[in-house]
Amino acid sequence: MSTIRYSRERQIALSAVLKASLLAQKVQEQLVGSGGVEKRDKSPVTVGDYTSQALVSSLLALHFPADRIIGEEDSSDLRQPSQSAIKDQIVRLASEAMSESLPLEEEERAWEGVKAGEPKTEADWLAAIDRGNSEGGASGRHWALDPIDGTKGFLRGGQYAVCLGLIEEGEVVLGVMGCPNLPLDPKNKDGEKGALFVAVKGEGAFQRSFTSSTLTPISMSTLTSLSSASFCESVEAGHSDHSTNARIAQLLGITKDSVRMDSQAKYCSIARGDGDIYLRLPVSETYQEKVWDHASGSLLVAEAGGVVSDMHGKPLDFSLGRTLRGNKGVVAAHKDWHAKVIEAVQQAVGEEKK
Ligand SMILES: Nc1ncnc2c1ncn2[C@@H]1O[C@H](COP(=O)(O)OS(=O)(=O)O)[C@@H](OP(=O)(O)O)[C@H]1O
Ligand SMILES: [Mg+2]
Ligand SMILES: [Mg+2]
Ligand SMILES: [Mg+2]
Repeated sequence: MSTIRYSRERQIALSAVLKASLLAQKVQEQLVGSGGVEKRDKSPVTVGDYTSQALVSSLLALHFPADRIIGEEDSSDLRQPSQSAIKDQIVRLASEAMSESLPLEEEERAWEGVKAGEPKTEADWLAAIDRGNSEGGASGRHWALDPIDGTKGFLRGGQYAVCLGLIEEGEVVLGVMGCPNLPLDPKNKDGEKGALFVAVKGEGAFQRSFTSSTLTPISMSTLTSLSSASFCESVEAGHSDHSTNARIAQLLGITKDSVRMDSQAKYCSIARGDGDIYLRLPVSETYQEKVWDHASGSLLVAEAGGVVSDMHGKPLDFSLGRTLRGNKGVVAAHKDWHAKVIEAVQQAVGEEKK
């Protein structure tokens, strides 16, 4: 019998993402319609993002103390005197999440050690958030953590995802994502919501619900022609270029409307065949994509039969630090069609330069 590589990491990552997803679900009910807090880069952050990062980081520190974490958030803004109400909320929410049990015994057991030495004070929780300060790089093990990806979607009641990937020697080897608002069955949009996605390099891609450990294999759609494909793109026009996407669709003969969806749920959707192509073409010359926005999602798609590259067809390089500074944009599609999509991307971008 073959054993699954990274089985312990996979189990702990699933427990961590599940607890953070349930927390985020609860917080979203209270926050929808509010604006969150603006970070220095003008993007929003909420108590949900901070609390999720504190929880996941605490579990990783317990089980893999030697591993580093590249987390999106840090506590510097929270340490301002004006943020004391938010700090109190984070401590309350994190403590509540610790006292709530997960549906599955095995997953709950992973948290027992954290509970025993539970971070109690505000300082403990802020320190947990700040363990996400790794600079990443080509050597050793780094967990890429996006505690809530698609914060704008989270705030408008749309899609968002808790994303955790393990990068070993610069390569993503494990990816887990929790999408609390994604229907478990894409054909039944009003059915059960909440899907967990998991992939280990070389072992395939899987989906499960929040309440059962049964894993269902998923794979990308096998298209008979690109003209029947559908695109997934960001909701935010500031994060990916919608107009170039429209030209690429035209070049490929695609007539279906693109599906706009927040967060790495786009990777999850195409990995299970609910959409075919993910395009994220840069809007700004200087923006560098962040490793936590792509680590888990890109492995999931690769393991589901896809190829993920930048807009020039170059593989995403996770070994360069906290950003994908060696790449521009992201293009993901089934391995049989990816090269054709890149050709169209290059043509569309070339036309714009003329
Ligand atoms: N200018 C620019 N270009 C590209 N990407 C950017 C940019 N600014 C922000 N971000 C990152 O986008 C992440 C959200 O992903 P999406 O664009 O897929 O979702 S959404 O439509 O914005 O909801 C979002 O992740 P979260 O901050 O975790 O929500 C950001 O890391
Ligand atoms: Mg953010
Ligand atoms: Mg993100
Ligand atoms: Mg985020």
